[in-house]
Amino acid sequence: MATALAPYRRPAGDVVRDLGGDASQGLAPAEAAARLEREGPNTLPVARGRGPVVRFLLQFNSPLIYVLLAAAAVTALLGEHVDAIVILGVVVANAIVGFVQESRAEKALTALAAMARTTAVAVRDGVRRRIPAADLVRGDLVELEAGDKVPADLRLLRTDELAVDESALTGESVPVAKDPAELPEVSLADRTAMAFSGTLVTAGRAAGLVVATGADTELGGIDRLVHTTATVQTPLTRKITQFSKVVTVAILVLAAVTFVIGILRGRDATEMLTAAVALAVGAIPEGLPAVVTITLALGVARMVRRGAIVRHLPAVETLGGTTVICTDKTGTLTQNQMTVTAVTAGGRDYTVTGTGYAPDGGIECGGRAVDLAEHPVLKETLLTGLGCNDAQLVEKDGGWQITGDPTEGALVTSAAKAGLGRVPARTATQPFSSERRYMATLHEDGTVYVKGPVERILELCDGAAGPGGEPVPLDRAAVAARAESYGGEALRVLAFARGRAATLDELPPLTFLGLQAMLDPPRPDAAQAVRTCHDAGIQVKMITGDHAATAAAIGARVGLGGTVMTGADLAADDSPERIRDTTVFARVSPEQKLRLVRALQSSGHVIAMTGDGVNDAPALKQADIGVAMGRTGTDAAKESADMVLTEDDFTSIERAVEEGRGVFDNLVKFIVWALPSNIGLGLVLVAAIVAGTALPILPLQVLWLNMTAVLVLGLPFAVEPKDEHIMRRPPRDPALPLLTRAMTTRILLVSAILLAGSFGLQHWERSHGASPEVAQTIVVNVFALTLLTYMFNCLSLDRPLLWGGVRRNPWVAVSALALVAIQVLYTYTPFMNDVFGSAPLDAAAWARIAVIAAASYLLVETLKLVQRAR
Ligand SMILES: Nc1ncnc2c1ncn2[C@@H]1O[C@H](COP(=O)(O)OP(=O)(O)OP(=O)(O)O)[C@@H](O)[C@H]1O
Repeated sequence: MATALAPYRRPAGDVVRDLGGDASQGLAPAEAAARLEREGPNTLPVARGRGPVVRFLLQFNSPLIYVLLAAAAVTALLGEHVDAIVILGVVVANAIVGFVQESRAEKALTALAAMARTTAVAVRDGVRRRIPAADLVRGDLVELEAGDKVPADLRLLRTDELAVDESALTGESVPVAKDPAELPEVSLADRTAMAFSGTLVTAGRAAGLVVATGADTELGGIDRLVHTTATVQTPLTRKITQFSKVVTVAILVLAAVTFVIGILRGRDATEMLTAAVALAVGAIPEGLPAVVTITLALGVARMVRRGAIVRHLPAVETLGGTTVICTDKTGTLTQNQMTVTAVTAGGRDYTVTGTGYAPDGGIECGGRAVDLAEHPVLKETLLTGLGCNDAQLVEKDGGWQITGDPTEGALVTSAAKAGLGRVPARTATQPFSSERRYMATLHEDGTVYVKGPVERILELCDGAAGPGGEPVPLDRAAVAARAESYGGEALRVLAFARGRAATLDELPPLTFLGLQAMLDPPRPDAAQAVRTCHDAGIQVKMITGDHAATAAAIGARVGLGGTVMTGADLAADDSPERIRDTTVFARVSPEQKLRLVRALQSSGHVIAMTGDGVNDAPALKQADIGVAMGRTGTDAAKESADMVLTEDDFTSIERAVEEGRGVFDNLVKFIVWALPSNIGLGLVLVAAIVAGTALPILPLQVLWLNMTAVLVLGLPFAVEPKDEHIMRRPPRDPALPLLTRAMTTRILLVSAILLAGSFGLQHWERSHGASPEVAQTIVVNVFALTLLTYMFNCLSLDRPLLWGGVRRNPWVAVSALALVAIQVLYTYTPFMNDVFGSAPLDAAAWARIAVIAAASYLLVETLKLVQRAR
């Protein structure tokens, strides 16, 4: 229905009525489905990616293709029509390969974008449900809380200290307070009764009615298109593309110079042109950028299978270089399955039996079940836990589950075990936040229930309840000591207090009631993952908001023993040395997290840091790898993170680092393997011109090598498994270049072997009466077979690998056999002889080629041995 006034200028009730909504029950699911059908999904128009035809044509937009096209033109002009056609065929084949690789990389990344879509909590028929934000329709009742991304334009109906960061919309990053009661006059900027799509809730909570979705939202209005087509650029691919460009230009210049020198020395122009073309085609490392991209994308796909969604491709590279992982405790190292096991109330200690969220079990004192009537403070403590609580206990599929915060869920269960299920209706709430550090609720009988960390609650109390409920002086030291001893048993402690007030505007002086201590067992595989990180030279630090004693005890159980610092300690001394030597940080505020990251980075570390709250966003952004929790993390944290964990599990981080190292290894292996063929081909041609001999290899034959040997033998590197000792060596030094000195030496050695072997052998054969065709075929086969043995050299960067390499990656054998077969066809079939000018070889020639290839393998292994010994 068209309305005269914008929704933020009209009373909430009218808006609800106009949209056919319901302020408490929400829409009926059937109605929502019908509207979704009618109005379309709540998504912004996506910037359409390039169509396949355009993407295919773009493959021709590369220096290599220009060179090849020029080569085809030149050969055609020289009357070599078969050659020209073959070159054009190669051009098309090359474009197809590029197109397929690019599509694969993009598909992997688009799938990731889809996984990162946001969800929203909608109330339909009175039931709260988390649904994909895309399914929201006008009239839907939506609930927001701190950390959420606002999923559509909402007319707010109820708010509770709501503040929203509207920078996505306005560029202004100071959070704006929101209040539905205020009906602003005319100013458009002052729309306090609205929450706009794409903005982030920084504090409080709210409920609102969807008034606009998708392109009709303010965000859609300012025409900001979402670009889901991910870019496949990373610092590394950029560096390599840059490198390829420089090399291309250098080779073209070299080719031109060679041509001119040849002419000046009186050589035939056609032959020199051919040489220049061969040089350009052979020496340009055209395949590198594509292989790097596809290797990264494959790595991303593997990480997803292991529970880590990488949001930015560069993270794959950075991950492998991680030197410190800063992880939080709850849910990451522990299971986030809370069970209250002990209560202290009115100065007495109680134990709670039963496990999990099921309300089966009871409360005992001195081994006997208690009667609540005789333990009034225990009852009050449990009631406070139940009242000051937003979690719900639900029975589902025969088991008990909670909705909401597990800490609060545990309190519902402990109350239920004592037979408590109801408190007077709540009239106001101050939600728990990391600034306030307590939660308070006001109930209709005038009671204020408060819960929070012990230190904070003690600050708010001026007295305590004695065993019979009578007022007694508060013994802070005794309470703190009790909390400390629970902490020592790895229990998480919450303190409870009570007061009376008419409103929550100001907290009244409180009476201390007691403590509840809950068990959150470490994840079974956390200790192993921590050990793996330590073996890999990666420091693990726990950063938690929990009590120091609890943090230390959990830390000890997962292998993070060592120095503990609290937020207060940090405030007194945050020197980088002190931070470096500390493994557990407790009672740390989000701002301190940011300072920790900076301090560690200043000592040269590469930091992966986890976070889940709204306030963690700055630290996640600052960290080299920000890691957000997929299950419990807020949208705010996910938006700032480089990686999102699907299972919130520390092991996933360790595995992602491992994958990152593997991807990096494979890239380096491929580059170390691929470069000598380019350098070798360039050197052979230059040598021939300098020596003034006939061309040892023709452009078409160079193309043949590039299309077969390089492609076929390069394939296994993309799927190479990780070295099994990959997590037993120290992290890569971020300051080191991609190729170390040792690798460069290896590349040069093999280039020299290729030059000496191919040029020398063909020269020798020629002087023993071989035809130019036979000599050229020998050169091609020296390259093919030496690249084959060199592939085995490159399967491991530092150890010899022969059959072991085949066993762990069968593609190695497939590629090797395929290459031999292809070369046999190339050498013996009349068709190939016609097209490529190859010629059959005798057994003696093969033997000499094999000796060169084998010698190359042995020389490289010897060099590796020497380099390792150093
Ligand atoms: N819902 C809540 N209401 C009141 N107090 C809470 C609530 N949740 C946690 N606390 C208290 O605040 C302290 C810190 O909690 P916080 O959630 O910041 O840390 P955490 O989840 O243990 O930390 P991390 O996940 O970083 O390991 C807890 O030790 C507990 O005492």
